[in-house]
Amino acid sequence: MHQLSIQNLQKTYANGVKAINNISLAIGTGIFGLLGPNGAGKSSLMKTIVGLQKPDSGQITFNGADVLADPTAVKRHLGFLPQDFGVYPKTSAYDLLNHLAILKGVTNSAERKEQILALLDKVNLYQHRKKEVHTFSGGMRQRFGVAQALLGNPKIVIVDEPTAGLDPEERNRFNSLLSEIGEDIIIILSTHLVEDVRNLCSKMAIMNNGTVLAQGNPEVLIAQLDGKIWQKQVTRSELKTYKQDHTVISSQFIAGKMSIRLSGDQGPDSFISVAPTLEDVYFATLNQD
Ligand SMILES: Nc1ncnc2c1ncn2[C@@H]1O[C@H](COP(=O)(O)OP(=O)(O)OP(=O)(O)O)[C@@H](O)[C@H]1O
Repeated sequence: MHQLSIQNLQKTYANGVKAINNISLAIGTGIFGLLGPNGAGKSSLMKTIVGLQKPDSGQITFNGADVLADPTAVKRHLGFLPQDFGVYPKTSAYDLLNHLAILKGVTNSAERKEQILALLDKVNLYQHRKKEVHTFSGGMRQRFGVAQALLGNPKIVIVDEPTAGLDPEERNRFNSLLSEIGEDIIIILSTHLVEDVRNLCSKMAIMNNGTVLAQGNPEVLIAQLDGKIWQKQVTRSELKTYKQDHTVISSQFIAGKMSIRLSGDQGPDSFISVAPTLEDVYFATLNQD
């Protein structure tokens, strides 16, 4: 069991933006979902964890070691899958992994070869190992991304919006790969997709404006809203009225009709009580902010 502990972390950029505002998180083995809208501060938090920038104050420890005092303590155990690599060279999957493995310090060539072939097999790209990476589909690229993140057997893997742009089948395949990996190591999944967090994470945090607004087990957070979510199909003008008098946490079209959800101990007349979802937790939490 690994443990990444973040305590009272603060970071204000030179322009005055407080991107990390007194954040404390305890992250164990498994997939930890970091959920928040654009600009919430997720990337700032990731960058600070991986040592790309220093916080103004606070503490980060990994398995007891002080990460801020000794950034290599976490760096050598870290894998990173960025949102987008940007450049895909005209190099085969195998050769590119080989190159990246050397950069990661896997210097023994026999060990490197064994590790790369095992990883290609794990991410289901073994049969494509001689193909150039720039010819890969979006899903194959993301799985390649996982393979490169796992080079050197990291204990923490950070993945940033990994399923953006994947079709449903590729997304499923990618998510099942993540959940398999998350059995042994820490995966921090930064995303604004509630569905991915619901499917994958046993612990999560909701961030906005540099602050953690809620954290815990998704099921427990959902259960806290039991009996507090109300739904009704409305017209556009009704929506306006309800927005004035109630906490409308979401509105969406279902079969062409607008359906809104409110949170509160009591629903207005004609609303029905519905089972809460993680989406309700997310929107209700952001609304309270
Ligand atoms: N280097 C920087 N200098 C100044 N402000 C920054 C810097 N990096 C980020 N910010 C600001 O800090 C806030 C948090 O940004 P951050 O990128 O951490 O959010 P995010 O949750 O990762 O969003 P996204 O999903 O869009 O990447 C934003 O207001 C952003 O404009």
